[in-house]
Amino acid sequence: PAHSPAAALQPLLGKLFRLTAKSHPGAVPQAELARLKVQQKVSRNEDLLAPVQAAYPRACQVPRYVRVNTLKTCVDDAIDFFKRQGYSYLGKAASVEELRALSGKKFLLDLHLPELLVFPPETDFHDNLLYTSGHIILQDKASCLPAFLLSPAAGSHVIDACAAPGNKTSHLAAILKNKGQIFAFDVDTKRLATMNTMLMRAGVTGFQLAQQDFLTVDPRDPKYSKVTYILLDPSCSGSGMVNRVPREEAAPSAERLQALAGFQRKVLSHALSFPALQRLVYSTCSLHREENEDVVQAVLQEWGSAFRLVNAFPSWPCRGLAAFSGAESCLRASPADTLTHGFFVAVLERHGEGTAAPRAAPKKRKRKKQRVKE
Ligand SMILES: C[S@@+](CC[C@H](N)C(=O)[O-])C[C@H]1O[C@@H](n2cnc3c(N)ncnc32)[C@H](O)[C@@H]1O
Repeated sequence: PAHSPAAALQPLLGKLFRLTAKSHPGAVPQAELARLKVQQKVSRNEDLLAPVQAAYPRACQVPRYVRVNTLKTCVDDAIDFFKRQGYSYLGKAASVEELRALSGKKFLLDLHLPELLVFPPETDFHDNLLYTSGHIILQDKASCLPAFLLSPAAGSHVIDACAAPGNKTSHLAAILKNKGQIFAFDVDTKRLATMNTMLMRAGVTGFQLAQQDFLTVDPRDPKYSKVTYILLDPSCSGSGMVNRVPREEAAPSAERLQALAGFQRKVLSHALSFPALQRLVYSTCSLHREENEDVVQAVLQEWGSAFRLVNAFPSWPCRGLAAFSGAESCLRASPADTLTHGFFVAVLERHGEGTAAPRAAPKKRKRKKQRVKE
């Protein structure tokens, strides 16, 4: 929710993660620390953590999740590799509590996602051979949900509308077994360059990467006539990212949230206009209802009965906020409840046959154009 203590504390949380990260001692300069302490009215560094711990008791302990890239290896081989590196494999976890209790050189198979290994927080694999060779992807568990829930059949045509740096694209390719076609779009040149390298390293083939505003992609272009799946992970406030480098001092302003939500509604509605679309996943790493349930509700209303929400992953413990009837079909994730970053996922499916057009949206007063930055 927009004004929850967790949302308000997010920027501070980000700073504190940098502050406490073992791998980056001194990441927050002394002057910055002093300024933070004055701002929060505390005298000791450790006091800065108190409000964060109250809001997110175990936020500092999100495990290191490792997605096995099945384009290059399999789960059993990855487990054997880590065992040879001195890690003890404890089998498949039975509960989130088991993940929380992980320590030392021990690891588990995740209880929800089949190709996800779980290591203690802050285990660093950036120099590990499996990572540098693209056999594993370092990806938070919540961020693995969108491709997993979209679950495109091998051979399908899929759009990844806001794709860079490409973690979800490579996950989609693994699910497709590199069979089919992925059309991936992003507007950011630098992120696209990183994505290209990452996809090559991960052994992804059968994708077309375009630097293009997805809103300008023509749904009627015959090129996209077989697109039955879309993954839409648009720019958002990022308020669910517990260790992101903070770029704003406070929680996003109401104006920024409104601008983001406006973009998200527009891009979701555009995605639904692809004529062969059957299933779409909408996701954000935001905690704000305005960017999540409210966006889904507004766009579903706009499209009348053409699309419906699917009750995604019924065994997932954390559901959408009760913003509208049926919102519990959406998924939420958080450090406290699911031991992941904060995240939101909704799965939409075409309801019945035909290619309905959206209902005319009510006319709004013209506002000054605002650029929405990532
Ligand atoms: C949350 S990030 C996507 C992360 C990505 N799905 C992944 O898993 O690696 C959102 C992305 O949307 C891109 N973006 C923003 N506006 C866009 C637009 N109009 N069309 C296409 N991409 C856009 C941003 O550049 C950013 O890379």
